[in-house]
Amino acid sequence: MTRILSVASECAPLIKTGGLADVVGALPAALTALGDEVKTLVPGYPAVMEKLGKTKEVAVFDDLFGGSAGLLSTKSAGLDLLVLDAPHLFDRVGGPYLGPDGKDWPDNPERFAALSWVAAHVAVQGAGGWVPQVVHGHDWQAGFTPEYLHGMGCDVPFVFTIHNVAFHGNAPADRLGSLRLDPWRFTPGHFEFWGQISALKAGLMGAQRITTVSQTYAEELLTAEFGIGMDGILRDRQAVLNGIVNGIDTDVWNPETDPEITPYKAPKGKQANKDALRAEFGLPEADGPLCVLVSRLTQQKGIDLLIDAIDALLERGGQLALLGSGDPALEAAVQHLATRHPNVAVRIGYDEGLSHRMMAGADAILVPSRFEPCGLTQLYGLRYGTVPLVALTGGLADTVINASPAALARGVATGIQFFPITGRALANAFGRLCDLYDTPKVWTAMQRNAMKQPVGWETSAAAYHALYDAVTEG
Ligand SMILES: Nc1ncnc2c1ncn2[C@@H]1O[C@H](COP(=O)(O)OP(=O)(O)O[C@H]2O[C@H](CO)[C@@H](O)[C@H](O)[C@H]2O)[C@@H](O)[C@H]1O
Repeated sequence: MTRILSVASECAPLIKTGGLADVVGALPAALTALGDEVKTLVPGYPAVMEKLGKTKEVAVFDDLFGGSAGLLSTKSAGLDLLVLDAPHLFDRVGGPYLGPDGKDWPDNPERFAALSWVAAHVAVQGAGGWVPQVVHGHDWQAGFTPEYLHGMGCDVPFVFTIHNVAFHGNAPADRLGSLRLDPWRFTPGHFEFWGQISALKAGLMGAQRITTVSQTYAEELLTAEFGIGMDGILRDRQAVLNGIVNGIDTDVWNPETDPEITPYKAPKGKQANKDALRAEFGLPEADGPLCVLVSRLTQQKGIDLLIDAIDALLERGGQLALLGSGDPALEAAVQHLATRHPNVAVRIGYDEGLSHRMMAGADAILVPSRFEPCGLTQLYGLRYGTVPLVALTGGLADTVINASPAALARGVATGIQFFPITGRALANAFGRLCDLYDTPKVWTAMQRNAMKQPVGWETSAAAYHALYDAVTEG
């Protein structure tokens, strides 16, 4: 049994902008089942504060990076939470990272430094008598934690998980004081990164163990193409880096009990959901596969490749329903696509319920990402018998069994992978998808295989459990 303090900027179902929240929200229950004790430290954004029931204040800070703050202990949605109630940092209209103008909050470095500082404080002082044996930080928002642990003279081990190396959490060098960092440690050996202060680098340099969310991404991170400036550091730290693939919450994502859908046990049960989905998106009947994509709309996600390749799907009678939000240019581009094609429908926004209905009603889920540390929507797809069509990268490479001739002959295929990650290769993959879809026996077998894949947290939670054991033993 290990006591773990998990530190993150998002945690489902309280606050979510992407996959980080799902992992931070679901892993604790899986670890609890193995005997561990997890408390999750999250910022008290308005969306979090309004969901809390009874709370107990377990610490107060007179001056936490420019204002007074409290630490609230509570239980919510099955999670044991420590909520950082710091109104001067988190009580704002807007998202966790962006203001209503769509721009980063200028004090983001300080906001999440405060979160990391409080994590270190809890490691030293405890919270309501509870003292963690390990601090587990997620992404750059928790990156300064080992710096503050060091400053407080605390040797509680720090485990750091990279969900996306593209976000560095950089700040200019003149913020050393406001970030309460030791200027003597502003060196390449600690958190200096090309003249800037980097929260991500601080986490990578200070962690006893580094994990990322798939084995393939752990290998990709060592290359210049995928490491995005951190590859050299990660090569140096390769001995403590490993990939543990994400699971999904198989209670929340369960086609037999999902309250958003007409429940089903077998692929044929999808038809009612498909009819409903077409009606919801205003799509006509069609002969080809109904494909969906649910995603943040960013360069990472290969939306432009999809736009380039979509004709190959539409020409075969296929359809696309897309749900997403993000980059305004990409939002406009997909909306434009929908106005040109009656078989393309788009919803701009964030809608959890709709994402469930899409997963249940679709034939295929598309994930054409340029890089994808793990990816969750292909896992939802597998669970719902919705065949994933994915780029061959990161966790998409590790979780989908491509319908190669060999895999089809052995009856083990669960999806389709394409490589290189180009519009042309995606267009070819749409051709393969339509061929398979037109062969109902093979298609149904793939759907059945998909639904049998172990996509829950069991195996990966055991890997984290073993890792916590290893760092606390010495
Ligand atoms: N408009 C919308 N409406 C409803 N739901 C939406 C939505 N847009 C996105 N989502 C949901 O947000 C989550 C996105 O998770 P992903 O893993 O696909 O990517 P993300 O890049 O955010 O996560 C990063 O962290 C995770 C977790 O480690 C890694 O899997 C991933 O590779 C990495 O890039 C999914 O649950 C998806 O359904």
